[in-house]
Amino acid sequence: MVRAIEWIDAGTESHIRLLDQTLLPGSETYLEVSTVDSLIDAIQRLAVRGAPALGTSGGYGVALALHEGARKGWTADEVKQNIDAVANARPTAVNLAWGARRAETFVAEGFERVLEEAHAIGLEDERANRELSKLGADWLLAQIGDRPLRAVTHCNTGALATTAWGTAYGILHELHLRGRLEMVYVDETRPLLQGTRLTSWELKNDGIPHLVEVDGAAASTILRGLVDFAVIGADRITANGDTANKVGSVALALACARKGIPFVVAAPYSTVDEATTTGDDIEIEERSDAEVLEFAGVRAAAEGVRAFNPAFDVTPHDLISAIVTERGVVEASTAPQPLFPQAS
Ligand SMILES: CSC[C@@H](O)[C@@H](O)C(=O)COP(=O)(O)O
Repeated sequence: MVRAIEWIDAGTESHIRLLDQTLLPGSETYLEVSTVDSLIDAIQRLAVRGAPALGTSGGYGVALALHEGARKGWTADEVKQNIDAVANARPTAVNLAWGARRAETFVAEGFERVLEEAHAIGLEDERANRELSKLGADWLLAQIGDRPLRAVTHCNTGALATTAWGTAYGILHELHLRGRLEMVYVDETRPLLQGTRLTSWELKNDGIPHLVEVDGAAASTILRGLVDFAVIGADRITANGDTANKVGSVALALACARKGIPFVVAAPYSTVDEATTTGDDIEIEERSDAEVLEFAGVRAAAEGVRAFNPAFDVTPHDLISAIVTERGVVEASTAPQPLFPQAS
């Protein structure tokens, strides 16, 4: 299985190795990241992306800040500023700041302890993804019946987007291994094509039958009865179950509600933000005009035209049939509010 993010132990040369996802599927190129600035650049360019992978990046980012700080003689304040910069590199996926703040707790105990915590974040993520994939597959088969299923998914939620295995993708993979998955419709995922470039690459490598469709086809695919369910990942799930994910996700939810088929959100519990009450309070990242107005680096829109480029949307909890985490399946539309009460 592909590893999107790894810590390379090499003494004074220790660093983070990232698979550069901007170059997939054409080239499997690894970035050797040894400074906080280059990690932030990789996060903002989406060389590393996907909420759980960002969580692990946050953890390793703190280790990197200590490592670079020791080399360059940073003060404690400078180390702290660099940790904050990693935590804030992208705003919507809660995992990034969560991972950074979790590892930061151990700064006073030194680099080795921070690195140990960052490794733990990654290991827990893989375990969570494997567990939630089984739970999600069980739930879907119980709901829909024990027959080959057809699915639609949006963006990329596989090993590339996580430390390993995947979330929504993990459920699809699990159904495939059980011989219960007939076809996956993969939304291309404008504007950066995570579906076309990344999800279809992973599905192809895993031998899972799929078709890539333009994002605008998804609602009609659902209404025409071509799929039995939709499954997506999440960047942030608030206390009431509202879910931020890649822009375009809410269209799938609306179509599934109209058609009466399950719309499932899958994420490790690290994506649940108990401190945020509803989706209205989620900061939605807005990205550059060029991503929308250019096609393969060539301007497609007339000069002077501006874009609106939110990277995420929020699906209200009442449109979500189930939220699957490693802790279990919550049927979001019927469960009491808040779904995920703040830990006391
Ligand atoms: C398991 S990944 C879940 C989400 O992070 C994923 O669906 C998504 O929206 C990723 O957006 P991206 O902008 O590629 O980081």
